Amino acid sequence: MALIVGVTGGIGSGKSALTRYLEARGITVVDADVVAREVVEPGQPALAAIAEHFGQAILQADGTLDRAALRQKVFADPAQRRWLEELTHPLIGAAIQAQLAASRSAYTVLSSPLLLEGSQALLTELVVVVDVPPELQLERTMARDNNDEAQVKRIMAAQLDRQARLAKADIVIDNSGTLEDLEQQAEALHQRLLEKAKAEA
Ligand SMILES: CC(C)(COP(=O)(O)OP(=O)(O)OC[C@H]1O[C@@H](n2cnc3c(N)ncnc32)[C@H](O)[C@@H]1O)[C@@H](O)C(=O)NCCC(=O)NCCS
Ligand SMILES: Nc1ncnc2c1ncn2[C@@H]1O[C@H](COP(=O)(O)OP(=O)(O)OP(=O)(O)O)[C@@H](O)[C@H]1O
Repeated sequence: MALIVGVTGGIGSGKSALTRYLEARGITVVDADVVAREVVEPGQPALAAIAEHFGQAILQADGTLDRAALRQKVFADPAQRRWLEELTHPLIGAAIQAQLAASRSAYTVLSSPLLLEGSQALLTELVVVVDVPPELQLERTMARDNNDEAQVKRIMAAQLDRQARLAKADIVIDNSGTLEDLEQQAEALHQRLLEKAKAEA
């Protein structure tokens, strides 16, 4: 079995910044957030189910999902979030497995904000946690997205807390420094994972 490495971290922790670096070195990255978008594209049964449940107003004029509107609804109401997760997570899980199986790179990364919350970590041999203090998570997410502080805090509250996530880490990447600091750690991680993949081949 080829080496599959999980990368996780809370919203805005820097998972994408890390995996972009690995991808640029030829590593296949399966990104759960990207897969989550694919399963609700127009024409997919999950989008029709969402429109039926939340009403047609959850769609934009072009028929695509109004993600900002759905974000508002599901992070304000845990029952609605669970409904959405019960619909989408099995579809996301199946698509992730297919994409992992198709990978031919030296090792393969599964990047997911919810790697440790459900069963996705079972697909991985090693868990890498990208860690930043919650204040920095909040600051970087607000600078990136069109989300107010309360909204980002609600999303953070729907995820594992920092200590619980760190307790499940095999490797921790500290992203509280600059992007250059992150790249140095990314290169060291890449070399370590190449060695491990070679040893297991
Ligand atoms: C609610 C939705 C439509 C909001 O879309 P939006 O474009 O605003 O955000 P995006 O999908 O890019 O997610 C941004 C971040 O929010 C966090 N997040 C998303 N879904 C969840 C969730 N169910 N629980 C906790 N955090 C979540 C993650 O940190 C993620 O990286 C979308 O997040 C969604 O469909 N979520 C349910 C599917 C899911 O659980 N995806 C997470 C990967 S499996
Ligand atoms: N070390 C850093 N210094 C400054 N900015 C950073 C650093 N690392 C990441 N960022 C920025 O912080 C924001 C969040 O990073 P990124 O998008 O990689 O996080 P993520 O974990 O993938 O988030 P999400 O769970 O929301 O998908 C981005 O705008 C990114 O450019």
